[in-house]
Amino acid sequence: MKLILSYLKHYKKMFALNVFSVFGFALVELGIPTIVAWMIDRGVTEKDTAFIFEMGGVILLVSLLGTAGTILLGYCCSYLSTSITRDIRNDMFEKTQEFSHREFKEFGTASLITRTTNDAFQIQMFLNILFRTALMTPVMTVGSIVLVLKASLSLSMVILGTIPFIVVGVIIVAKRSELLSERQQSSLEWINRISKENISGIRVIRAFTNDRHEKKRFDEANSAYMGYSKKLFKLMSVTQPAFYFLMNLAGMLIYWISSIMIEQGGLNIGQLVAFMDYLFHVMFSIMLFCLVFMMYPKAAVSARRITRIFDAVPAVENTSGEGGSPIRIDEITFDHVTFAYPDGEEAVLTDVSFTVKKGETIAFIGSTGSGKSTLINLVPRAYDVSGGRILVNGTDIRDIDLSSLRNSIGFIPQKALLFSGSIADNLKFGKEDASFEEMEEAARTAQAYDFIMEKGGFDVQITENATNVSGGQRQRLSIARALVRKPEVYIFDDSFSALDFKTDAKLRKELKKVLKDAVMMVVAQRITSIMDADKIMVLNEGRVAGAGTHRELLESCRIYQEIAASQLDKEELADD
Ligand SMILES: Nc1ncnc2c1ncn2[C@@H]1O[C@H](COP(=O)(O)OP(=O)(O)OP(=O)(O)O)[C@@H](O)[C@H]1O
Repeated sequence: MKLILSYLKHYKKMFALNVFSVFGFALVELGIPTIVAWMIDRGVTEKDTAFIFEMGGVILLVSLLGTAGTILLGYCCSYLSTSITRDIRNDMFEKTQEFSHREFKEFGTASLITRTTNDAFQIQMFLNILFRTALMTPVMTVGSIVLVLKASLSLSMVILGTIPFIVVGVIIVAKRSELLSERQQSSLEWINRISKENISGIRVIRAFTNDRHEKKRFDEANSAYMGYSKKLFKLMSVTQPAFYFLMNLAGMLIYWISSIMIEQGGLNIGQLVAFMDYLFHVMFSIMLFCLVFMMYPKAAVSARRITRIFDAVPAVENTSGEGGSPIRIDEITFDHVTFAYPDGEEAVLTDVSFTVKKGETIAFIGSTGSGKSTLINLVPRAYDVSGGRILVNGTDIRDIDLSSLRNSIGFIPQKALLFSGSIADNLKFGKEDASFEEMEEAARTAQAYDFIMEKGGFDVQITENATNVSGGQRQRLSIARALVRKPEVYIFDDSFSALDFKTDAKLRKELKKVLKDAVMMVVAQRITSIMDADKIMVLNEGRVAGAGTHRELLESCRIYQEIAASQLDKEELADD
């Protein structure tokens, strides 16, 4: 409710219109039975045809007003529920943009998608019913009860007697449905997770002929979802007939009591007709209210799941909050940096120190799992250091505006990710207003120009999952994307691994020319990709095992010698 109220305040006028239409609707609905009672008691009983016609006209007018009110009510409800849900979805999306890797890992991709889509949809459904009935129900119930009491006190007792049964029933149903809804949402998340893994990993699954196992896994999740949904439907399908049964029972009792009263002259037919109409309204209003009440637990579960996203405090905080325009970077220093992942016990990096200046290239090499990717991810603050400091021009990066810092960095990840859209759209991702010449220059440096032309130019569309470009082409496009931006710092995370040796060498030669005024940080597995670097850091189990140029390390660092011996032939080693 808190979540809904916080959004509702942006739609005060529409909400006021909603309230107005509810009152109009109630007035009409409750007014007609009273007019019908007059018509019967005076018009029919006293055979006053003129009065009947007169009242018929009033009923027509009131009905027209009622229809207009109902249409207006429908419009307000739809507007409010869809607008609020849109705002919630937008805010959720915006909030997830602030998330660091830690929060993404904590929530999981499937869960974030389920929360943005399904949970938001549950809220929308609830809001639609809420705005339609939550206001109407109290108005109608109170109005009907007053009129019922006025019509006949003894008959009213029958209605009032059924209300406690309804209330107890609703509470039981609501409690049970909350638990089931929570489980239903979690199993939907499970389905989404498996679907996502299967769609993105279909090649691996087929290569390992694991289709049957995956089908079984999906079936388990799907059956669990079906199980909880079935229980929820069952609960709802028992509730409605039980409610109608109560209503019919009350109706039967009223007819019985009223027949005695009419016989004794304590009630006339018109009053009975009006009374039955009011009874219908009381019961109908309570039923609608029950519907809101029964939908509430499901929506409350979704609202809680959404609120958890809003309440998450990103592990990487933007303390400065200024601007966002790139900053000049002359020097990056790692000052005794230690880092452990939030869910990891041991440090992945320990006491790492180095400085790299503008125009220099620093490379990182080491066995898999030695911490290379972790180290370079600390520069754009994917995570914050656990100990020590990372300095940019002498300032701790935690004191620099996060978007300014990130806007100054061109990050080329290990797994080149392209977005659906044209090649130009992808290249402009880092610089919206990049000119054609800038894109062309970047593509040429990244050795991507020729294949872009072969494919039909910059307007060629990248398909979903970039299946129409090879792994090496994808890497070159992601390098070109970073180059278009002309950032102050380039970070290459093993970004040359899918390139053949010739293209790798050509690309590095071109990069050297273009990047002479930038800081370049390169992670590589191949020694040939980094042997020209100004400084090479050898990492071993998160510690610096050696630092220096290729030549220096060949002489002084045992681990580097071993890597070199496994990759370079004797001649190449001798040349060095
Ligand atoms: N998101 C993460 N959460 C927890 N631990 C992680 C995470 N990412 C990496 N690690 C762990 O940190 C260690 C270093 O991983 P990292 O990817 O930095 O190594 P790397 O040297 O880049 O390896 P590779 O050459 O195989 O890419 C590994 O033990 C890895 O399991």
